[in-house]
Amino acid sequence: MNEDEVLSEFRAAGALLEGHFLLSSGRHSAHYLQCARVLMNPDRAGRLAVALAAQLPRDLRSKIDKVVSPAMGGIIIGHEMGRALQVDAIFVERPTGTFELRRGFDIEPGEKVLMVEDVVTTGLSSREAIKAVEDAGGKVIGICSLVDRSGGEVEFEIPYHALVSLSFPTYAPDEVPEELAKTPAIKPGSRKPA
Ligand SMILES: O=P(O)(O)OC[C@H]1O[C@H](OP(=O)(O)OP(=O)(O)O)[C@H](O)[C@@H]1O
Ligand SMILES: O=C(O)c1cc(=O)[nH]c(=O)[nH]1
Ligand SMILES: [Mg+2]
Repeated sequence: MNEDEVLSEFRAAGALLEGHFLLSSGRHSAHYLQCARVLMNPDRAGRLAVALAAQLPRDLRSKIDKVVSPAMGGIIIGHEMGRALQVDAIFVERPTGTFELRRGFDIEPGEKVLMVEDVVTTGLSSREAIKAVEDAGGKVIGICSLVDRSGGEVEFEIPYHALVSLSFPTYAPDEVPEELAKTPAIKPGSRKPA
């Protein structure tokens, strides 16, 4: 699947939104990729996961013991990546604000984890989820997401792969362009406001 084909799937699903959005990181944007709309179709979710798994280098794929994804956005794609890679897929969630393993999910000491996100903007959520995995004794050996919306700018110390890379501007709260600031910001994600 090439980037144009992936973008067509997003367009067909009505997942490319324009407006004024408050992102998970606290930054603002005039664009939002609502991955949940893309992933609501199980066939499409499965197809995208197979394509994402195919992008991972063979030596990385063969080492993965478990997929971990940050709730909410990471859950569906994480589950489909578990299916594509034939490993268990669990998730971390943050009912009190910090990612933790719940629901009887666990990680064996030294277990090798692939962190799976729906979208990466600043990488903040991935870093927080990696910390939760490491605190539980796991080792994150790879990160992947359907979309890298930093356009390749995001930096991780762990190898990172995305199915599609897009560059949409984001703004700090005190840098929001006047035109954008005229519309009240919508916050689609589940992170609690700081
Ligand atoms: O790279 P970042 O700057 O962290 O942004 C990307 C994160 O933002 C979204 O999650 P959000 O916290 O909005 O909650 P959700 O997963 O419930 O949608 C998305 O699912 C990623 O986890
Ligand atoms: O940074 C975010 O919070 C974010 C951006 C985006 O385009 N889509 C999304 O689900 N989250
Ligand atoms: Mg998320």
